[in-house]
Amino acid sequence: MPAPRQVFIAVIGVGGVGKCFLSQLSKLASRQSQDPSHPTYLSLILVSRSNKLLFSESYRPLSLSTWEADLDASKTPVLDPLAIAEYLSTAPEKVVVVDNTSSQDVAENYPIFLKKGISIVTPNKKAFSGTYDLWQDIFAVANNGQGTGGYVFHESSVGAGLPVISTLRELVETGDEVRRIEGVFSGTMSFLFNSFMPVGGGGGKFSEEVKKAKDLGYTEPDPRDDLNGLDVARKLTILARIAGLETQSPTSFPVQSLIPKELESCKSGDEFMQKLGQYDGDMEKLKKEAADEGKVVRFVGSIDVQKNDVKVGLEKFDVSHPIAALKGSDNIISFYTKRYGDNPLIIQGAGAGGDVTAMGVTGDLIKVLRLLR
Ligand SMILES: NC(=O)C1=CN([C@@H]2O[C@H](COP(=O)(O)OP(=O)(O)OC[C@H]3O[C@@H](n4cnc5c(N)ncnc54)[C@H](OP(=O)(O)O)[C@@H]3O)[C@@H](O)[C@H]2O)C=CC1
Ligand SMILES: N[C@@H](CC=O)C(=O)O
Ligand code: NA
Repeated sequence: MPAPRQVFIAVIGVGGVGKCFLSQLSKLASRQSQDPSHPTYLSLILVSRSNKLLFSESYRPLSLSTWEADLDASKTPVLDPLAIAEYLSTAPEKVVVVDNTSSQDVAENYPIFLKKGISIVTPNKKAFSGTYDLWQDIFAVANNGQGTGGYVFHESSVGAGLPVISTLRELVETGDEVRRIEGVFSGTMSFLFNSFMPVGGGGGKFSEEVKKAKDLGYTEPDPRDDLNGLDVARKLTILARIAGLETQSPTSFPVQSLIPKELESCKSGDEFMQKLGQYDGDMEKLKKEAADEGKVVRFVGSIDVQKNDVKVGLEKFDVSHPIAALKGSDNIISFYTKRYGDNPLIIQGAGAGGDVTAMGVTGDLIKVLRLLR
């Protein structure tokens, strides 16, 4: 039996998702180490947050049980993504970077990591929904694209751990014709409207529900990125590109923002959160208008692949509609394709939260490990 192959793991970003990922990684590494026939074993060699970094100069594994205290205690100056790529490129075995940030800067350096043979798994949407040039650069070098570099997987960038990206890729790669994709693509928006405007009436104040969504770990680091519709627009940009459209950016199609005009100039997310309650009346008005028609309002998105038409915003739904009946942070995504005809392939379940998002990331890591064997 050949000796198991060591694979080095570098984790950038240890917030809500990053912490859950490290806990899943620890269990995965322990399961692999107890199985002598397993072809790989995992060694953590770098972990970082925005203002802290810990790495192993000698590539000896860092502890997967004390990483948090070790990172807190670290006096090592933070490195920019280029310097991290430089350090990782000299590692004696294959490396997988796990980007659990929402950083544009880290995302824009993916082609450099990939060119150096370093693989990437990530829930970060920024690279795949940034410029179309960046999208092309990434898949021109990636080994699971047209190149010979590292592998890149980003299942959790749409629908958290739900198998949305892998399903769409399989529909496309097996030759189905994807005609329309539609649904609820935001865990935060789903939670907000399900709890602020539930079927049957009642519900809390909109601003208080936003605070709850943030505390539950559903929102982006700055909740304005959810409320301005851009997080959903990023997800639709990613899906549209996989479906074959050359969608240029998340702002190249109509996106409805829920940020009150007067709060567009807020300097920080904290200032925004403090003032949002002053505008609860606007949302109550929206709720009443829909209720008077026997409907509820939900935040949805759609891609008409045939017409190259993408849009994001509020729509009213009959209370009997499956979108009206969603619970918690659930996403629902319907793929209308030639094969599936009038009855779409539907994926539904939690679309935000640390553990379910980390599951998609850990699942992607397992896919990379199989390819690296
Ligand atoms: N939360 C969810 O339900 C979902 C999240 N995602 C995506 O997952 C990613 C992480 O989300 P989440 O964990 O909720 O966000 P958090 O804000 O909780 O965590 C982000 C982490 O990234 C770190 N960070 C930010 N910039 C840098 C940088 N340049 N270098 C190193 N570290 C950095 C932060 O550092 P510090 O600790 O110092 O602030 C923090 O540890 C995002 O891209 C998000 O869109 C995707 C699907 C669902
Ligand atoms: N903020 C996002 C997190 C997942 O992508 C959401 O609420 O859906
Ligand atoms: Na997903």
